[in-house]
Amino acid sequence: MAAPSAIPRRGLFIGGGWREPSLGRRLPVVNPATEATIGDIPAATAEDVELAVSAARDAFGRDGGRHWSRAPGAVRAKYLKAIAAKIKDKKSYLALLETLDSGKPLDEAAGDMEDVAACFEYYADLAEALDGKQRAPISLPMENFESYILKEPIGVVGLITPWNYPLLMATWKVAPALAAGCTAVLKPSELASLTCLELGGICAEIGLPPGVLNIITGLGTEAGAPLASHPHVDKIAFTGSTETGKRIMITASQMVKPVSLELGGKSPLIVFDDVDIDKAVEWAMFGCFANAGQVCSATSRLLLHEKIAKRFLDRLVAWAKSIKISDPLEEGCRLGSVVSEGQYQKIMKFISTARCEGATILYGGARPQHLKRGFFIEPTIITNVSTSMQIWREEVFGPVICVKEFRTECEAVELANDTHYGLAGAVISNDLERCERISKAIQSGIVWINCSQPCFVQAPWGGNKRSGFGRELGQWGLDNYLSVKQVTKYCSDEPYGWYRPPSKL
Ligand SMILES: NC(=O)c1ccc[n+]([C@@H]2O[C@H](COP(=O)([O-])OP(=O)(O)OC[C@H]3O[C@@H](n4cnc5c(N)ncnc54)[C@H](O)[C@@H]3O)[C@@H](O)[C@H]2O)c1
Ligand SMILES: C[N+](C)(C)CC=O
Repeated sequence: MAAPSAIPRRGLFIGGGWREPSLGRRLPVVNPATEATIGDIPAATAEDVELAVSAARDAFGRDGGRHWSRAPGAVRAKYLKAIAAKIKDKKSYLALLETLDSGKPLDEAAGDMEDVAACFEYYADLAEALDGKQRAPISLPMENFESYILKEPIGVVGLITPWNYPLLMATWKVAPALAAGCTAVLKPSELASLTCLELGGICAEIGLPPGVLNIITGLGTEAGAPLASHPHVDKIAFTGSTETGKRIMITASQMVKPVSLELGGKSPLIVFDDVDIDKAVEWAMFGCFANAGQVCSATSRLLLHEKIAKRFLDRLVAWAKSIKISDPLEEGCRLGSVVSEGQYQKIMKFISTARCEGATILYGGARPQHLKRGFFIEPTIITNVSTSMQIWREEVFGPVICVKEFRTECEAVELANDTHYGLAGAVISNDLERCERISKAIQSGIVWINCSQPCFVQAPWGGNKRSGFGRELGQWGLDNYLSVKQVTKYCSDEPYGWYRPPSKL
């Protein structure tokens, strides 16, 4: 597909319209596959955050909430469905923008856009179903009381998102937040904001009430931090690195503001000796090389049963050699560039530290020779790894897998859990009872059996330990944006009778 001649020049999307950033500053957009500057995005600062939060507050309370926050779920569902339909109409264009902005293969970006549309549709259905779940009765042990539950939108929510799946990660928050009746300020990553700004255009096209969704682009410190600390933001939903997550949590704690945190990972993939090796190799590749390994749940620690380790690694290298690494717009590309020069340098540093610490770079570890420009890194397989090495312990967020062997199931589980993170884990074996045992033993929010990475909007997503807390997607994703209120009624005609009535004398 040909690149568009110009990237749309957008402002900040606030109160249903476009605004130039208060300080008039913009940030360059660099295509990481060519290193060319292809456009720019607005750089919001605290002044713009103020405007966006105020627009969201107005929209939340407008006309007593009749048109949004207290409207029937079916009303909000109609808007969410309209957004989904527009995403589908513009799928090719949005996928192209995502690829130009992030370096991911066009096929992957197209798949992401399908997931975006599906996510809006899914939460449209949950918005419709929400009304039927109101006033759910609570059974009480005293018959003179009745109690029921109201589920109410939390209020104005700040949504701060990363660059690896720019529009998809934003949608995981925007769709349920709007379905719940919240109004929102979205702050996407400064490294890839183009498609999130296009979402603003779509909201305007479908006539979403002004201020229901506001989109401000800019740096984390200049736009994200004032959003997280804003006293009129009722909740922060954050996806990003563990370091930034810690900062957000500290800021939010000052106002006892609820947060949900989807953070990093260093997930294990355990492969036993009873498997079809080529099938397992393909999942290992998908688990760590899809999206150039820039996946929070990447299974970047590969644990191989010692009996198959050599054969498995031979096949893994053979498969890795056959991956098409190219400009991500080229047909059949399966490994594009990483997102930025900064990310490229960071990944290369991980590889050189691994080498210095005594690990073996079995395959890859360099820029592909046929690509002279762009932030491309070969799929990289690292062996002779010890559990104290940086490459074993820290999230690389690049196409780099490190490998260790194990002898027993117990040893495999111990190695799998040898991490501060707890986002995901995977096991491949033909022994399904063993897989069930291991899925219970792995300390993480997600476990895959005989695969790695498939992700469905219906199923909960989120981590344990330093991978964060709270769950997105499914009903759990909606609950993130709902506050549960108990309403309890005294329903006896008799006085309560705890105090003696005063004397009538
Ligand atoms: N658990 C998940 O579901 C999930 C999904 C995708 C990505 N991630 C994680 O995201 C990370 C990669 O994304 P990234 O590099 O964009 O992360 P990041 O933490 O650098 O940035 C994430 C977002 O936070 C903003 N930000 C930065 N500093 C801030 C501050 N002080 N206050 C408020 N906002 C601030 C950034 O501008 C960006 O929008 C990886 O660690 C990855 O594992 C997790
Ligand atoms: C689940 N996924 C892969 C879409 C997002 C994690 O980075």
